[in-house]
Amino acid sequence: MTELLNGKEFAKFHGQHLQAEIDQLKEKGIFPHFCVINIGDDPASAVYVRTKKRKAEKLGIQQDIFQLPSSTTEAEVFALIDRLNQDPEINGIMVQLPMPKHLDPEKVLDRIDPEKDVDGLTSTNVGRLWQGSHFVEPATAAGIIALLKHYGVELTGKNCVIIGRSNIVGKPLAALMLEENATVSILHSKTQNLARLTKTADILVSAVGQAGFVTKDMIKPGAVVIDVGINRVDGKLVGDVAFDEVSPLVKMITPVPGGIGPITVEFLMEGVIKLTRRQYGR
Ligand SMILES: Nc1nc(=O)c2c([nH]1)NC[C@@H]1CN(c3ccc(C(=O)N[C@@H](CCC(=O)O)C(=O)O)cc3)C=[N+]21
Repeated sequence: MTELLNGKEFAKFHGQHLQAEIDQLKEKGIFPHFCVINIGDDPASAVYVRTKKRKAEKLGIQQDIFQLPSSTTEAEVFALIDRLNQDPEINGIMVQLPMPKHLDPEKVLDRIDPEKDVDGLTSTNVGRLWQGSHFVEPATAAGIIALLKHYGVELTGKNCVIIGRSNIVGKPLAALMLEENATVSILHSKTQNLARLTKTADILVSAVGQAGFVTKDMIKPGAVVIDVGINRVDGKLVGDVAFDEVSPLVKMITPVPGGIGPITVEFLMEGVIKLTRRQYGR
């Protein structure tokens, strides 16, 4: 029988621990507070920002959302980030991606103080991640590792295959899986004969952004499949994996929705708490 890796449930479970931590901090007079900067009017970003807002409210984390017009200049974003970096009341900052094309995302992200970098995307924190000295990780990657552990999936010595080499999912997840002693391959749009490699995967992760990308001929029977894709097809939310044909072949699989999405938001909040504790030496 195929087991569903229920992200929504895991996020709820994990949220209880996080809630206890937050309550403890509050008893000590520490009120975690983070800021989301959203530049432009990407419709998907608007949805994610709202999701984060709801989650933060539920946990009692203070949150400010800065909605900036798509015409915002680099100097203006820098000025805002500088102000938040210097504000001792602010424990975490994130800039929603994608940002308008005239802005250089690496440069904007790098303006964030690494100590307040909730997404773990500043060059300092990316360096720390690959070095093994990290204290905050990109949320999706951290959440996937925690989900696998929660469901008792061993990573040591396993073949992990990740499709997608983005800075926010593929690359950081590879670093974390390597740290868990897995053998990791990163596949991408230029990879030749993808299926030959995906068929070796004990754990297959798809972060492509294309509905129906992962088909049954790409799967090793009994594999664990993690679907990071968020695609809208006829108004419906679907992942990258052709779920109906793939799920009968595998040991475990994440659904979309209710899989990695809710876990990402949960682990962003964990990032805020980790940074808050660190800033107060707790
Ligand atoms: N700086 C930055 N950090 C991010 O973490 C970040 C980002 N930019 N840009 C976009 C991606 C995407 N992302 C998601 C968050 C929640 C759901 C989520 O909750 N999804 C629900 C469904 C929500 C719905 O119905 O639309 C689910 O899968 O069940 C999905 C995707 C965070 N991202």
